[in-house]
Amino acid sequence: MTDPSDSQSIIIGCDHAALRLKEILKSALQEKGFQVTDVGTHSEASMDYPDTGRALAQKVSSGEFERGILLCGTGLGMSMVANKYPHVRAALCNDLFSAAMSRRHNDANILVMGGRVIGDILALEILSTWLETPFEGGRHQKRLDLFDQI
Ligand SMILES: O=C(CO)[C@H](O)[C@H](O)[C@H](O)COP(=O)(O)O
Repeated sequence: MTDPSDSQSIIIGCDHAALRLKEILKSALQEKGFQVTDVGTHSEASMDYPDTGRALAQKVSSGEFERGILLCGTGLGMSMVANKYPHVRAALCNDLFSAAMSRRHNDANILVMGGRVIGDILALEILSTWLETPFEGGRHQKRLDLFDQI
C-alpha cells in the first residue's frame, strides 16, 4: 500500500476540455513510476471545473497529497479554485520558464495547464520540468511564510 503523501504519489484532475491531455499526462506519470490518483472527470460530457478543482485542492490542502496536477481549457478557472485553499500554491504554467520558476521560487504544489492553450509535447515537457525542479528555499521560503499572514 502506497502512502499518498509519498513523493512518488500524485493526484490529477481535469474538466471535459482537458480530458485527452489528462490521459496523456497520466500515462507519462505512470511511466515515470508515479502512483496516480485520478479525481476525474472521466468523460467528455460538459461539467463544472470547480467540482474537480475542489476535490483535488482539498486533498493537497490537507496534506493527503504533496503534489497535484489540474487541467482545464485555459487553466485559469482551475487555478482560481485551487488557490482558495490554505497551503495550496497552484501555478498556471503554459510555458517552460513558468514551470521551472513556479518550483524554484514559489514551491508550487499544484501544476495547472490549459489543454486548449498548449500542445501535448509542450505539456509533457512542462510536466517533467515541474516535477524535476527543486525549491530554492532561502529568501523564497521567507516570502512563502508570509502567505500564512494573509
Ligand atoms: O478555465 C476554464 C474556465 O475559466 C476552463 O477553460 C474551462 O475548461 C472552460 O471554461 C470550459 O468551457 P466550455 O465552453 O464549457 O467547454
